[in-house]
This record gives sequence, structure tokens and C-alpha cells, in this order.
Amino acid sequence: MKFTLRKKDLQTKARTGTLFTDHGEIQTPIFMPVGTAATVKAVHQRELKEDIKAQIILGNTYHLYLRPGLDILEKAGGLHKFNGWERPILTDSGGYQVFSLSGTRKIKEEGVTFKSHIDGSKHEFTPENVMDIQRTIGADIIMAFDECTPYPCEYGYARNSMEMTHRWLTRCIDRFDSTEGKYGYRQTFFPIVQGSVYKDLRKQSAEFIAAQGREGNAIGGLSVGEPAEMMYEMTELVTDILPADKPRYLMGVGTPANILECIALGVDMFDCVMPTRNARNGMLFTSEGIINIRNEKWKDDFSPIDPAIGNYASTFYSKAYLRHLTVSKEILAAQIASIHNLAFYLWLVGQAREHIQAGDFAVWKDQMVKKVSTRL
Ligand SMILES: CNc1nc2cc(C(=O)NN)ccc2[nH]1
Repeated sequence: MKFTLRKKDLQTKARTGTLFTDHGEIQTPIFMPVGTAATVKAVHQRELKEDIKAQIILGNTYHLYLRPGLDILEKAGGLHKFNGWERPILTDSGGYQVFSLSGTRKIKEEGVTFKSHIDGSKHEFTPENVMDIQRTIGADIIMAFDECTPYPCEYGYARNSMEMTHRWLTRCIDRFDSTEGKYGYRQTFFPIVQGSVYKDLRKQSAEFIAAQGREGNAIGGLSVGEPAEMMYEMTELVTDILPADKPRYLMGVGTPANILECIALGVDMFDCVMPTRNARNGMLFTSEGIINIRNEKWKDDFSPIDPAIGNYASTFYSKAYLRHLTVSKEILAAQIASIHNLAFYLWLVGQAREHIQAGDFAVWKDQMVKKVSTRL
């Protein structure tokens, strides 16, 4: 999978580039809407493409494996055919879900046994079968099976966890490199840096991951409860070590401010459930700041949600109308708010790309970080 760098910012480590996959190109920096179980919740594929202008979306191996299951996905010809999203897809390997979702997991050298959060049935994920599972789902970019080290944790636990993740990485690579895609298009594999919040472990993990020479590299184990400053410190340390000519993906990040700060630290790809999850709870991210649409103050504000970001839902519907739908728990509330928040995130990274190209990213970023964090 080819990645071409276009412009490097002079004052920060920000850069623009293009990622070429068999399902289309991705302009970076990019935000990837999370489509956990074959759907970006409350949003049509057409809206994702036309209104939100999403370029790549995520699927979760853990959820898709449990439901609809591999048999259905294979019969459909892979996830792209099953849900009709013909642009790029990235699947997380389940490492995070298995560690965060099912409380009944057991971690052993061989892999992780866990109980389904749906019906309590017992399952095992190993580096090998998670590669096979992601081959069957058919995502364009598939992630290593690792342990997303919990935060906080003792240094010894973080070191043992990182070392196991590195042993599992070797097994993932052996399996991935000895198997083929099932549907006639290429899939690429990203390893994941761990090491918790310990600088020496992060350095060691980043060096081990960089040494694998893969087509892209991910930074995991962050945005798991640590202070933002710590997340930035670890991200900066790791991006200084990961190769500059390969895309860098920071998993699970983050707020609009987090994303802008991490673009400045040299990160190219982001995913986060906040825009969709918070939308369903009435929390809107806008170009002027954060709105809790349930607040009384929006009751008779008939201005558009956010005309600046140029998509249908954010321009056509008023704050007052969306507040009414939200407090009434109307289904349309989740749809409008989800489309708006995702359109805002894609608009924001699009603006970042433009300012990196224009050479004024550093000043714009500092102004925008303040603006997007304002509580309205
Ligand atoms: C919301 N925060 C957040 N942190 C994540 C870390 C990982 C990871 O290390 N996977 N191997 C994945 C998803 C994440 N989401």
C-alpha cells in the first residue's frame, strides 16, 4: 500500500499525504468514523460518503466476529459487499474490545479466552486466528492483535504486557505474510506500539515496531484515562522514532483539540467514538465550540446548527429543532447529531490539511484548539 507525503509543516511535525488502497485514496491527516458492527450508528452509507465526506471507516473485529459472524461475511464477499461501503475500511483487531468489553477474559501466552457480551458463549482470540478473521472480514487495513495495556498500571505489568504484545506481533506477521486475501484485493497490516506511559518502554516498543518495516504503524494504549499531557508526551516520543515515510495511526483519539495537537506531533490517522457516541447524548462539536443541545438556552435559537462546515444537516436544521428532537428522544435527533458531529470532524481535519499546505498550520492550530474547546 503506497503512501506519498505531500507537504511537511515548517514549525511542527504536521504533514499532508495520500494513502493508496484498492478501495480508493485517503488524504491525510484523516479522521475515520467508527462503524463498530458494520454500521456507523444512525448514519446511511450515502450520507457518510456525500454529506460527511468520509474517506475510510472502521469496523471492529470483536463485534463483527460475534455478529453477524464470519460465515455471513464470507458469503457476502466481505464487509464492503455486506454493508455496501465500497471505500476503504480498517478493522481493529479486537485487542481493545476484548480487554474492555467482556469482563470474563483470561490472558495467556497462547491468546485470550473471553465470553461473548451478547450470549455468554466462550471464544478464544489468538494472533493467528485474528489474522484469519480479519482476512475474512476483508478490511483494507488490519491491525495486530495486541494487549491494550490498561491505565494506570505498574511498570512491571506494562513491561510484561509490551513484551507479550511484541511476541504476538511476530506471530501475527508470520500468519499474515503466509496467507492471502480472500476477495481479490490487497490488505495491509499495521503493527501497534504499546508501553503504557513509561518513556523507556514506549521507546523500546516504537523501535521494535519500526524495525518490522511494515506499510503503516499504529500507536495504541493511549486515550485510556491518562492525562492529555501524558498522551501528547508519549505520542511525541513515538512519532520521533516511527518512520516518517509511513502513515502513523493514533488509535482511539480523540477530542477535536487532541486531534489537532497530535497532527502537530506527526500523526496522520485518527479514530474515536466521541463524535457518534456524544451525538446520541446531545453533545455537539461545532466550529464555534461545544454545544450541549439539551441546554434551555437553545430552546428558541433558530439559527442553523453550524453552517460553516457546509453539509446539509448542519445547515438545514436549527439548534432549536435539534434540541426539541433530542429532549423528545426522537430517532431523528441521533441521525442529525451524528451526521453533524462526523461532518465537523472531517471538516476539521480537512481544514488542517489546507493549513498545512498553506504553511500557516501552527498559528491556525493554536487558535482552533481554543475555539473548539469553548463551551457554548
Ligand atoms: C478510546 N481510547 C482508545 N484507546 C485505544 C487503544 C487501542 C489499542 O491499543 N488497540 N490495540 C484501540 C482502541 C482504543 N481506543
